[in-house]
Amino acid sequence: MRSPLPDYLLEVVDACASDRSGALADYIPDLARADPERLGVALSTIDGEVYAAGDVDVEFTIQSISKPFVYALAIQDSGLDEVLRRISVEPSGNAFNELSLEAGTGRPYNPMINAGAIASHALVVDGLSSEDERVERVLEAFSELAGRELHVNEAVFESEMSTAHRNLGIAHMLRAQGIIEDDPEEIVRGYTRQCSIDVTARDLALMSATLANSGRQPQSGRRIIDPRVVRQVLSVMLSCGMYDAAGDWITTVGIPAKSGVSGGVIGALPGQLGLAVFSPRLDEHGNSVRGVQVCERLSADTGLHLMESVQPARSIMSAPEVDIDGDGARTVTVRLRGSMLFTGAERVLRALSQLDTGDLGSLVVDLEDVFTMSDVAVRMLVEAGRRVALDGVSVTVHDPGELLGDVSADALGAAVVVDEPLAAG
Ligand SMILES: NC(=O)CC[C@H](N)C(=O)O
Repeated sequence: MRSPLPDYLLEVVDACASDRSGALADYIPDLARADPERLGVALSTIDGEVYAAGDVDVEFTIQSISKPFVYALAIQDSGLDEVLRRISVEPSGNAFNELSLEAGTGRPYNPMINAGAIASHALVVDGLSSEDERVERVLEAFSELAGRELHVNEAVFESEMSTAHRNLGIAHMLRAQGIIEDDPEEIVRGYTRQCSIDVTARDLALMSATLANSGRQPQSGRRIIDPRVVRQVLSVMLSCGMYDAAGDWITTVGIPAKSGVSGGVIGALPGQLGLAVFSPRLDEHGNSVRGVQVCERLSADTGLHLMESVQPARSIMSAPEVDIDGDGARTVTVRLRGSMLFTGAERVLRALSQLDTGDLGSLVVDLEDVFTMSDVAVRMLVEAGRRVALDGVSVTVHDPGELLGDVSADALGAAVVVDEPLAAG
């Protein structure tokens, strides 16, 4: 069978292609030369399957879509506390290039508008790095995220620098405020190079799928961003990624996203997929007209919306299996599967607390088909095992994927050996 998904994406592209509203960005002279008819969409699942339709291999400069990724690098390199000290996380409701700082704290409102993005750029590597080191770090990280070597488009860089008065104004304001300590012009040059990196929609789908995959690049399997940092970045994308259209976006599309002035839009749905659309004409907020349309359509057709209820807890366990041996000793086996978070663990706890342990010889908990377990789920399961063992039942946890890690031994206060009865502690 040929997968129907590429056909579906083509249908979406065709349906949106007739909209010729909006206009090319022209404050960066080179962007006004883009072909306005381009339209492409790419999806990447978190295990690296890419589906694409339309102009997905055409290069364009990444522009503001660089912001969430550089924010991630800033946090990794300088630490979240330091970054939060300098950049807030509040939606501003302002345009992306607003010359404004948060009342009271004097910080840029968030890292998705230029003021916050310029401040993020200054925190890459560390506060003391040089212009070249910062750009090098950004290029290397972006190349790893996209899975191919990327380059700065020097023509677009020069073109933007020739009219970068607003961003220079913002950087001088940040310097006066003590948010950045480096030379404002150097920072704006580095930031503008960061925005001038050439990418395709296919690259961006993989970059956003890395965010959806807790920071692991889906195809190389390499961890590029720490999961905690990804959570921070996606949260800010959700509330601030589409500038002053954020509220509309959250309700209609419901996917953490970022747009750029060259016509790209990315979205990352945690645990599911990354997507990217490219089409250069922009609406009044500076978001790609067809990019927004394609995302609205995808979200409506596919239920890809953060607030869509997924109920992972319901499939966590099958009915307990009971075996009685020749001596009449009862063994209950509980097989768990899928992704186990707090509510999944609650289901297991509930089932175990309803077990009649009176004549129960042993309990086997099989984790073979569980692929992720949150920290709290591990603690809950270990505590349940400990309590059942205290009732005089021999408890065995089959954990071939070592999901319990070391936490179990600490929490139990007794050695836990995989596939051995849990000692009553
Ligand atoms: N919205 C955007 O994509 C803006 C990025 C652009 N480089 C700027 O700083 O103005």
